[in-house]
Amino acid sequence: MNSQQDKIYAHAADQITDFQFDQRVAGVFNDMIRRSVPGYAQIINTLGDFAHRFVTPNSNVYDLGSSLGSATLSIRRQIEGRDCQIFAIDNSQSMIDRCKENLTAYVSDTQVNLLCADIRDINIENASMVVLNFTLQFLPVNDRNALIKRIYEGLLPGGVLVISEKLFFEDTQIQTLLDEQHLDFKRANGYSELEISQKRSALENVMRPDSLTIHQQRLNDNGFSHFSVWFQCFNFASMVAIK
Ligand SMILES: Nc1ncnc2c1ncn2[C@@H]1O[C@H](C[S@+](CC[C@H]([NH3+])C(=O)[O-])CC(=O)[O-])[C@@H](O)[C@H]1O
Ligand SMILES: O=C(O)C(=O)Cc1ccccc1
Repeated sequence: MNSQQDKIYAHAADQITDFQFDQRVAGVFNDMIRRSVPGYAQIINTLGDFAHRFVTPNSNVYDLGSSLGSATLSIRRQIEGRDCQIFAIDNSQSMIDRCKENLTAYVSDTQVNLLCADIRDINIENASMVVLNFTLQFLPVNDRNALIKRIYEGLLPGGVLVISEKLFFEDTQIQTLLDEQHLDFKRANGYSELEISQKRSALENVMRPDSLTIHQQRLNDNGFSHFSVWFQCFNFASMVAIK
């Protein structure tokens, strides 16, 4: 998947505006997410493995906040011949446009319905797998429970929900430690102090990480029978919940 190098925050801006998934971000997103999220490539690969294990014939798969389609592509490769449909949904038209190009670059017999829509508005039904790969953290805090509830209702028994997120830690010493480790990861990937601090300001109002306790409680409250963190690197984790 092609991507320009992310230099969005490389020059000092007079004013930092809220982070948006616009055309500029879509153009560098592959580079941005790989250099910013520890474990991203492994999570994408494992989503394919989970799909192979959980996706049942004639069911639906939902990739909510699909961006450039990395999760959808990984899943699609693993479910050929099962007569499934994937619904890849994002409310950024720039992401959708680029995602379409990425999806058509490979041949597949699995139908992908790529929709520019708000994930709070879509119908979820007959699902054997739902993915929220670093998307829930961008939803207003008060809208998160209703989405998890609709996902639970749309999942088939035994269906899986995978949620990957940046986590917040109540323990301030741990929060500081893991946040610093994440910043070191970004530095090691070539981001300058200016890039790191300007992006941090841009994300402040739009990305609100929950604690692991909140995630687990919300999944439990909505009926999920099984829950575990299956991956964690610093303050980034991926969780699995089974209906
Ligand atoms: N309410 C919403 N409705 C629809 N889309 C939304 C909404 N809010 C945000 N988005 C979309 O969710 C995506 C979040 S990125 C996901 C990475 C991808 N999953 C990946 O596996 O590469 C994560 C990140 O950048 O850290 C963006 O494309 C938004 O436009
Ligand atoms: O870059 C960061 O600091 C992050 O927390 C992750 C991220 C990755 C891509 C877009 C927005 C946030």
